[in-house]
Amino acid sequence: MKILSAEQLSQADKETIKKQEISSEGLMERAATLVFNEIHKRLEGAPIPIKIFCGIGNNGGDGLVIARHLVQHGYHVNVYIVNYSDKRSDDFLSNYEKLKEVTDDWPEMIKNEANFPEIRTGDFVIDAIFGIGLNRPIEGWVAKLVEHINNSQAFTLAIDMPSGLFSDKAPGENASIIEADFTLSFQTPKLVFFLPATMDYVGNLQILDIGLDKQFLAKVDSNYRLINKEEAIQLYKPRKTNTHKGDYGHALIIGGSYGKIGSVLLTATSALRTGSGLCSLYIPKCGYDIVQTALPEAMVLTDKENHLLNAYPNTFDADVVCFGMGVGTSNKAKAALEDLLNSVNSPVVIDADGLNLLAQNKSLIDLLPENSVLTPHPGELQRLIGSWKDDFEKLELVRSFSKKYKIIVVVKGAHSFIIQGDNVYINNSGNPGMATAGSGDVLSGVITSLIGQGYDPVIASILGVFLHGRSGDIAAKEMGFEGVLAGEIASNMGKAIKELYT
Ligand SMILES: NC(=O)C1=CN([C@@H]2O[C@H](COP(=O)(O)OP(=O)(O)OC[C@H]3O[C@@H](n4cnc5c(N)ncnc54)[C@H](O)[C@@H]3O)[C@@H](O)[C@H]2O)[C@H](O)CC1
Ligand SMILES: [K+]
Repeated sequence: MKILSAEQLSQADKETIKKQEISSEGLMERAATLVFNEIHKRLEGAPIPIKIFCGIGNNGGDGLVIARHLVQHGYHVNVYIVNYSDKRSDDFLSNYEKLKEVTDDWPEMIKNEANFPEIRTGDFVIDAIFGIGLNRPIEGWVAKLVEHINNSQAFTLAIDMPSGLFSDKAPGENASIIEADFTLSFQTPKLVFFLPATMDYVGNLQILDIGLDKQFLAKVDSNYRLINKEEAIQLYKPRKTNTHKGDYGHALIIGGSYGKIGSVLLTATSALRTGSGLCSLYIPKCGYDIVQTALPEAMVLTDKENHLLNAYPNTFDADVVCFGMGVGTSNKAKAALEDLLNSVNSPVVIDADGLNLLAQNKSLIDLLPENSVLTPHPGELQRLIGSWKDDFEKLELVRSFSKKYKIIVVVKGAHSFIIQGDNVYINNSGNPGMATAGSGDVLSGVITSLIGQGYDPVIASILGVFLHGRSGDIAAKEMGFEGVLAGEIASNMGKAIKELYT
């Protein structure tokens, strides 16, 4: 699904009004009615006190439409106009009049702190103060109102966006932002919903298709895409019936050191579970028995060193190589990575200590074959590209890093970002149970396996991250978030793949 900017959404709005011969007020009625339907479906007429805070722009207009429908369905509604300026939008004004027609309880004006209503824990708050039109941080008494709502602990539903968030830029330090429990957003998700510093304000997210012009949405250009099952299934290549293991690639996993053989084992298990035809490991001698016993399906080559890797078996003919998990950052490990990068011509996957070695020896980055995949978590990323002031600067830094070295960067997080040049793919599968030791090793195995099976590295990264998340979701369903082990993310991979097409 494309992620659009506020400007693109306003454009879509205008195109729709023109093409569908609908008024802007009609579009607001359509959008806000969908919100009402969602609320009504869940509350089923319950006599909960509903407090709707409406700004004076079109987000506030949405709030007034929702209020009218709720009143007409017998809900207990109080409407508050957050009167932050005199410039009321036309659609706000007409819906203000329409609301007055259905109730004698006129909206209350909030013009300063003295007008704040009491909000109780059991209240249902609707935030319709600002939407995509926010163009500067919320200040003064309106900021205090946001704090008042946040302090109330009442369930809060944000319309289109939690007020205080900009759709396409960072909110800045100490910004006042509604901490929503649920956000119902119109037509497309907004980029800030997925960034680490702002995602928590959104709560649960649901996108409502408000019927904006399909043609416009299809042709509008966006560098940002959200990856759900609908996108992932299109990337998947089903297996043929008439086939053999040679069709699915030979993956070579290089890593491990004394005490960290488990990491490479997880990566290899995950590669095999993702469908690699063959999988070999190159590890220090101390891991030989462990791997052969735990994973008889894999082949094992050992370094001449006992506890650390010191070389790369450059006569080895693999379809894809993955390097780094558990390898450490010793000079010996550096020599092994250097050896590898001087020998390979096709894309490699580098993770964990492999990334730390690249960060410590920046000249090695130049040796990465085009379209290689790096899978850093935020700490590893910072070591590679330096620090950033906010998530948007981070995205810019990763983009230029990716362009400079012609590589793909998978920035791991609650929503992992797959970045290739200007294109950013945002993963929408997975759960907090996946924040566990070895989870990253499993991800490297999935991506490596898919590259070995002939997927283009960027596709392998997008699909791999999605499948990794789904597999984690399947594991968490059975084990609970706390109980998930990384090995279970690997072992459920077959189910995650099957689920794509069933
Ligand atoms: N395009 C769609 O998909 C539809 C959107 N709808 C809703 O409309 C809002 C956007 O409405 P808009 O009037 O453009 O902006 P806001 O209501 O978010 O803001 C109003 C107004 O406030 C001024 N302003 C901005 N920042 C501040 C500030 N910090 N302090 C004071 N005043 C500020 C500025 O002039 C804004 O224009 C969208 O989110 C949807 O909820 C439609 O209903 C359906 C179609
Ligand atoms: K809002």
